[in-house]
Amino acid sequence: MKTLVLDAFSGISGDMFLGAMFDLGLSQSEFEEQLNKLKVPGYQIVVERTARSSITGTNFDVVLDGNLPKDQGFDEHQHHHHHGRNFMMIKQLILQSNLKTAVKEKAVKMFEQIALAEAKVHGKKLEDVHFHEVGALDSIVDIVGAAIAFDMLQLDKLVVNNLSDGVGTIKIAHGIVPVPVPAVMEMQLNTAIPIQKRFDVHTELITPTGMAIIKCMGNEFNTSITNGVLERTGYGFGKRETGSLNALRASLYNSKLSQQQVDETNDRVLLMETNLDDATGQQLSITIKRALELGAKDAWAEPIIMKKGRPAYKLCLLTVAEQQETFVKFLFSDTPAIGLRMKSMHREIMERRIEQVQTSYGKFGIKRLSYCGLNKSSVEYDDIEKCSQKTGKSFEEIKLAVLQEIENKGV
Ligand SMILES: O=C([S-])c1cc(C(=O)S)c[n+]([C@@H]2O[C@H](COP(=O)(O)O)[C@@H](O)[C@H]2O)c1
Ligand code: NI
Repeated sequence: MKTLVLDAFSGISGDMFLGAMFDLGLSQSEFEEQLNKLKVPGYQIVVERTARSSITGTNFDVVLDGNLPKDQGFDEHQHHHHHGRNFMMIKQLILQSNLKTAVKEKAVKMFEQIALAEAKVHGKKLEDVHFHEVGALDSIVDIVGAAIAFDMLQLDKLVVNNLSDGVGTIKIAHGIVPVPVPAVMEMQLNTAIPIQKRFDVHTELITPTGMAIIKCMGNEFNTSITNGVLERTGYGFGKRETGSLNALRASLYNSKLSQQQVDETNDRVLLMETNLDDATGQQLSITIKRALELGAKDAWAEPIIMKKGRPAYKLCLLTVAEQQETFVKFLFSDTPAIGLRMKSMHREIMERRIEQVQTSYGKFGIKRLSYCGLNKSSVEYDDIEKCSQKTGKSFEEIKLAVLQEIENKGV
């Protein structure tokens, strides 16, 4: 399970997001190969490693051919420009390209959010919002680029922490507008996206493109614990002078699912238990999921009757001694628990490894189990379920057929 965490203490723009993605290690050549599928000429992307406030990060920029000056995004007064592109035209351009379906969907969703916000702010119909020639090119690269980056990273979740904007007003093509700029405010409407004000910064930190990325892709906000191993971290720099470090920090966490591979037939585990009469079943299911993502060997809840005849749950998790502090902190922060018990235990386990096997029903994960000369196999239940949904065949029928097939093949 891969989680991207954005620390948006200095806001977010399209350039900052892509800068951070390249700083995380996204391949520029693979990115450009995807972006070229749009077949839009007239620009080059610049990815430059540099340092600010002694911190190394990446500057991302879209440079237009002929050194045309970049303008400010969108233009609702189309008569000032000759080659305006409206939302429908940009949507067509994306949908007709050879980009992956998942990339197209994400990019169109983000563009739509901006166009809807612009239409609302300027009192126009959606089809009358025009992205003028220069601004459109910049927005297309930033937005389609963001969708490509998400796809390349193969993320399961995007967490956004500390999303901040400045205060005061800024001058844009419309004239003087308040910060957060109107299109950003519009995108925040009817959402619970928390924007923190930075009274020390008197300029815009969140641009409409940055807000569209967060609104369309963000899954969680201000999460105190991120499960998994922190594998990479990077900084994407912003263009505005803010008086402090103007960067977006991106961190990539990977939590491998436990129990995938076990090479020993016995080990020592730590069993942690806590009795809870004030946690809902809904909450506990999330805690159990998080504990597994955090690397617990197992986690479950047992129904119990507590003092004063209260129906309650005993929450249990298995971990190792080295992880004791992590999981004690986890249980105290993720549940209402104010105390817990621990036991160190000996465990006997079958050696196991998962193999991917091609069968006439498709590809299945097969768990190979062995213990002192005893061998058995089982089929991954998630794969059987997927196949059952696809084919309409029963769970039991698929399970037996797949087991029979692998036995016949002798694999
Ligand atoms: O040009 C228009 S219509 C425009 C509208 C708004 C509103 O909030 S309304 C904001 N801006 C500013 O343009 C730049 C570029 O934004 P990107 O998202 O394209 O990077 C930024 O300063 C916006 O606040 C333009
Ligand atoms: Ni506008």
